[in-house]
Amino acid sequence: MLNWNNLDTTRAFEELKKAEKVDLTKAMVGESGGERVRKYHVPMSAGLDYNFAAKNVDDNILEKLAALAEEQQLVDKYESLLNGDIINTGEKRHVLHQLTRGQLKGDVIADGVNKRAFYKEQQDHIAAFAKKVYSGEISNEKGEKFTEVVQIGIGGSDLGPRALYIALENWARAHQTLKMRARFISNVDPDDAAAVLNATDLAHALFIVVSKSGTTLETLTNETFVKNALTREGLNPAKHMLAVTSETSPLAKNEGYLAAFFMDDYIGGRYSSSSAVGGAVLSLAFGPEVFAEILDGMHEEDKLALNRNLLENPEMLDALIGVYERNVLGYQTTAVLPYSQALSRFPAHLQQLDMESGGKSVNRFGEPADYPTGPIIFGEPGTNGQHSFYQLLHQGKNIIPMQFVGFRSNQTGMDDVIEGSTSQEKLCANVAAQIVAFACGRDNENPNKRFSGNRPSSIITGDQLTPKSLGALLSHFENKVMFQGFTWNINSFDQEGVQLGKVLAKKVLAHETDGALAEYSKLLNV
Ligand SMILES: O=P(O)(O)OC[C@H]1O[C@H](O)[C@H](O)[C@@H](O)[C@@H]1O
Repeated sequence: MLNWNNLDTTRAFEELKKAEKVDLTKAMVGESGGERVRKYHVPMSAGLDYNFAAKNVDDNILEKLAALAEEQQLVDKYESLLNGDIINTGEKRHVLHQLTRGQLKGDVIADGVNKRAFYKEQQDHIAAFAKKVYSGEISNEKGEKFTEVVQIGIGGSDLGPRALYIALENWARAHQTLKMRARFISNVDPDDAAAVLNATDLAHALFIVVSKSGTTLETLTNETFVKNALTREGLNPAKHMLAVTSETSPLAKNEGYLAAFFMDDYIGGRYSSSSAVGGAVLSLAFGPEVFAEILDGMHEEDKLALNRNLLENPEMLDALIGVYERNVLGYQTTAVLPYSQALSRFPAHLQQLDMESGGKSVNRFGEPADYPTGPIIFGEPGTNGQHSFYQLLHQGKNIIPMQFVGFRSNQTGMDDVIEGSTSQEKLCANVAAQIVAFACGRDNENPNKRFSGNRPSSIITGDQLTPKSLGALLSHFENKVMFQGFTWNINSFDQEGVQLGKVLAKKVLAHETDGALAEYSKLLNV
């Protein structure tokens, strides 16, 4: 039997609050700092490694975090999720996204269907479809091959797939496996769709309408927007459009598609990149084999997350250090800072993943959770961020824990030695320097030039951002967020907080407003 207890009722949390704090300005200097970097790391899959030397932890705090993991039964709860228990209490649903990349426990049967078999079948359908597109068996009305793909979707039906596509576009080019260029339309701002359509060769483009619910205003509007543009060009939309949705959604009943691929209600939008939501666009763009490698990386990392030893479970450790920062040290924000231009949209994806999952004020039974839960997430790739908001990270009044990501090699192989070092070396030198500058700080008689230090960060390192390491990275964060939710005893798998605004927007469009809503509507001419 699992205990679902609030964090502030646990003994381990009390112990953690009492434990002596670690001051990085002492711990990270000199040889003891070097020793921490060598000691405080956990291997991940796909050659990645999670290093937490520059976090405010030591053996004593790690021991207490391990006790918290046990008391909150984090791995047992993960196993229960994998076994198909109803973990999403708010919506009374299973949580099955890990099953899209492999099966770690017994068969999960839901609505009379073996869910692993269902997800695999969808992947196979997508792979078969992609091969027909490449061969020209599926072509446009003139019998010409499709060369581009455009995804229409928003939130989880956009951010993850888009972040993954951008992450691998240059890698795929360098490996001659960029089969079709992909673009994305998400915003209901007509200028978003217009910009993408203007840059797209419509006659040779496939459009994938992606909506789990099949009811999202932005996506349905953009679908019609695109259909109108195709019709104006004399093209038949039904010969250019695919759908990815759940079998019960209104989109599933629509005839106007070349093909439809399915996911279901047991996969939250922000966890859906490994389902058909990401599978269709990524398989078409890079080939199904590349998508399968992403899934492999995810599955390997999902497996690591089952390890009961905290120091061998990078997801659980990252999660609990985050809880320590949020609930003991009182830090409100986490910055995600990949030193990789390819990961430029990864922070945006993690914002949805983390903030829709952790942004809760009640526990999984709807009772108050009287302690801070999910942090504010933001981020940009380095080194760009260094020339923008790092000033506040170094000297501002808020301490913002940081999550760096860095790779030893770049993706394209194109690099030059300039002034004694390559660009990749300059990139890597900067991330190393930042970690130490944040942790150790620097004294100066001029207060304006003083760095107080003790600003914690971790780094995930790897050889190169490949489909497999990208998959491992994504699964790391998905599972980190899940473990944090278990620790806080919240439901990480619903998002009721997005509903109210949608309801009011409908009222505005139906002209059923009064008071402030009426005045704002006037102000915006709607
Ligand atoms: O895939 P859809 O059903 O169109 O949903 C798209 C998005 O919209 C909602 O507002 C939710 O906040 C997101 O979690 C979801 O990913």
